Amino acid sequence: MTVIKFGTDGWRDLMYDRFNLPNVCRVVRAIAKYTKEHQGAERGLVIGYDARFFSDLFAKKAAQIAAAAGIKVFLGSRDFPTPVIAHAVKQHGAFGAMMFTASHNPPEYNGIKFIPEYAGPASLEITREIENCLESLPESAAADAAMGTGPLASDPRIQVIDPTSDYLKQLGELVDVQAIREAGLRVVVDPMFATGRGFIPGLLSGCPVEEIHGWRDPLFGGFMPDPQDQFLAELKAKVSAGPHAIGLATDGDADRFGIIDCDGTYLTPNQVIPLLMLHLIRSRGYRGVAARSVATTHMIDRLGEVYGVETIETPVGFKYIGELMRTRPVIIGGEESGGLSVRGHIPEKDGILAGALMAEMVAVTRQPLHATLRQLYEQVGHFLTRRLDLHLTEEAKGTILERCRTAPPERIDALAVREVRTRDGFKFVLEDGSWFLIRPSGTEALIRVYFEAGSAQALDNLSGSVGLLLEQWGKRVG
Ligand SMILES: O=P(O)(O)OC[C@H]1O[C@H](O)[C@H](O)[C@@H](O)[C@@H]1O
Repeated sequence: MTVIKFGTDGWRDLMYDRFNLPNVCRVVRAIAKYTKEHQGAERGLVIGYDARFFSDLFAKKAAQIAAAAGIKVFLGSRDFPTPVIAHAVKQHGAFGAMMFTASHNPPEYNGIKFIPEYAGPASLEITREIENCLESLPESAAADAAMGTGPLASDPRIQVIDPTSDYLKQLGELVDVQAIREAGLRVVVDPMFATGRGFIPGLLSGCPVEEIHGWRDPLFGGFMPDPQDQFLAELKAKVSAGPHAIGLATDGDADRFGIIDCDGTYLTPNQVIPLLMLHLIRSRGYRGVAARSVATTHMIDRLGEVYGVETIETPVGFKYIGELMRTRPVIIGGEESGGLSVRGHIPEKDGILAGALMAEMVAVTRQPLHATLRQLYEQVGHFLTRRLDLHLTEEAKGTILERCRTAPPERIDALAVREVRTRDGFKFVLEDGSWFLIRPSGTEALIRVYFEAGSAQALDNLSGSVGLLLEQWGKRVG
């Protein structure tokens, strides 16, 4: 029997290999078992899916299995973004949601995220319980797989839902759409051929918004639906050919954002999150807590010091930030991988909200993003970041992590290591405040190395020296 393990955010696998109908049926049955064990059958499960190949068919099969197990089902009427499905959990008072998506992964992947009643990523405890349910299941997957997908509408336990308007209403309460309209902001949106299509134009109706790649293509135009610099060439070209004020991209399930300045420059999430934090502090007068992952810029901490906002560092994974959002007065929580949420919203990252708030910031400040960024740097100093993703063998990964554990560096060039943090990977903070982090990814078969320093030169020196160190450890930085 295939061993299925949940990673940083749910289970993800190759569709032609492990993500097949029998395995999907087993995971669905495990979630159904977990739901019933926690008396969640009456409250029911929302079932959502992204725009990938077969996501809809897997979701319909899941609806059928859950309904047959006596669980009420709210099934999405089309593919919907993860934050929309998460919000629907709250809206319907459901026990949770099953979301079929492999997020920003390439087209050949698919996955399942379980979203509990609090409308954010499942905690480690919940994930473990579901994995335990999975292990204790009998070998009945074949029978499920043979069940067919049948006519769903006739099953009284399955209600087909379109959560769009409720979700857009919620965003309308968080974003000053009127300010964007009044500024006449020209926006280009790139949902990357995926399930985010139509959402930002829907929210910003009445504004001159142009959408590119706004149709479903499960091959994502031949790329990954990942709103990083290298995958946004057309959006950047379109925005800079303008005149446009901003470009907004979302990933495969629209929980991550990509932001393009009016001149076509890509802003990293490490720039976007502090910018939005500043905007929320200034425009809403928010004070409280900022939450960031261990891999995310310390510019957040510095900005927090200026405005009396406490910063809390979490392991990588929005589930940790979501947990803080449920227990502490978090005004913004974000990750360098491109996820954020803000006070008043669900504890789940939301690329649609992030983009709309950035547009609001441009509208309110009446200046391009690079001008606000310059002001931010003047206020808190420069923070430059870089990330390397190292595709290494399991053995090489093990060696690097072992060296971090047993023979950690005491200095990098002239700078002493002031602190080593080991909650997620190995984070080395140097005496001048610069840092680097070495950790295995929980979603991809690679090691990530993150760097931050106060100038371009310092960043080059740091990444060069750490690269040499990794080579000395017998590995090449690829
Ligand atoms: O660095 P990784 O373990 O691959 O995780 C990177 C990202 O993966 C998923 O998208 C999670 O939802 C994020 O919270 C996390 O930041």
